[in-house]
Amino acid sequence: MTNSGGIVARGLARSFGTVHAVTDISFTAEPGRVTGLIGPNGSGKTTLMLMLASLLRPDAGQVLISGIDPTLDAEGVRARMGWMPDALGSWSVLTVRSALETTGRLYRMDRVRAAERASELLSLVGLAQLADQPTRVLSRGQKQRLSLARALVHDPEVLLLDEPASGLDPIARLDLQRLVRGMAAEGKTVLISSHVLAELDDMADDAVYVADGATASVERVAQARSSSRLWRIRAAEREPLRAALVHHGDGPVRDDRGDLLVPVASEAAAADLLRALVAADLSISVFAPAVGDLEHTFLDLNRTADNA
Ligand SMILES: Nc1ncnc2c1ncn2[C@@H]1O[C@H](COP(=O)(O)OP(=O)(O)OP(=O)(O)O)[C@@H](O)[C@H]1O
Repeated sequence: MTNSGGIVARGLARSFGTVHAVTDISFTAEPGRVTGLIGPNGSGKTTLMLMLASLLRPDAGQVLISGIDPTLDAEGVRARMGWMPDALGSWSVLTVRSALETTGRLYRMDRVRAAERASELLSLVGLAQLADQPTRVLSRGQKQRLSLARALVHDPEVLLLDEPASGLDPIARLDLQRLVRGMAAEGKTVLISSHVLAELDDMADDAVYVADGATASVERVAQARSSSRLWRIRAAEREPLRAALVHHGDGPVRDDRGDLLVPVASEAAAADLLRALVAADLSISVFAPAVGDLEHTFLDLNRTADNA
C-alpha cells in the first residue's frame, strides 16, 4: 500500500459475531483537507473510526495513519492522532482544567507544559470561564468542547471527530468550523463524521460515503451527485413563475414556504432554466439547489440502495 500521509484505508472488514459491521471500506483522507464521513445510522462509521484509532483490530484489510499501521504500532498512531468520540468519557470529579492537564500528562508532558497547554486549549475552545468547574456540571455542548480540546492536547497530525457539532449552539458551530478549517490549513488531516450534512457542506473538502459497512464507489457517487435534484425558486410574480416552470422544468412543481420547488436534471439544465425565466421577464430573487451537495448525494445513494 502506498503511503501519502494522512489516512489510508484499504479493504477493511470487521464483524461482531454474526453482525458484519464493516464489510469493505477503502478511502484516502489527505493532509491539509477535511474529509466528511457520511452514512446512515448503523452503517459502520463508529466501527471504522475505532479501527483507525487503533482501538479495534480489523478482521481484514489495512490502515495507515501518517504511514503507520495501528495493528503494528498502536502507540505510534496514538501519538499522532487525536480522537474526539461522540460522547465524552467520565472524569466527572476532575475540573475542566485538570482534565486537560491530566490528558497532557498522559502524553508525557511535564507539569509546566501540561498546564500551559491546558490554558491554551481552554481559550481556544471557549471554556476558560469554566476552567475550575467539575466536568460533571458541563452542558452537552460544553462537554463537546472539552472533548475537542482533549483530542488536541498533543497537537496531533490526524484528527478523527465523531459528531463534533452535536449539542453545539449556532455560534459554537461556527467556531468549530473555523477551528477545523484552521487545522486543515496547518496541514493536518481531519476526518469528521456527522449527520448534519448542511454543516459538512460548509466544512468538508472531500466526502466518503458508507452504506451497509462498505464505501460507495467513485462511479456511484459521481452518478448520485449528478442525478436530478430539486431547485428552490422565488419570484415576485408567483403564478407566472409556476406557469413558466411547468413549461420549462423537468417535473412536477411544488409549493414550499412561499417558494416553488422543481426537479432539474443537471447544472446545465439549471442554467438553461434560469435563462428562460429571465427571458420571460420574471423577477427571480432566489434560484438555488433545495438541498446541499452532500445531502443530495447521500439521499440519492440511499434511495438507490433501498431500491436495489
Ligand atoms: N460491539 C458490537 N457488538 C455487536 N454489534 C456491534 C458492535 N458495535 C457495532 N455493532 C453493530 O455494527 C453495526 C455498525 O455500527 P456502528 O456503530 O459502526 O454504526 P454507525 O454508522 O456509527 O451508526 P450511527 O450513525 O448510528 O452512530 C450496527 O449494526 C451495530 O449494531
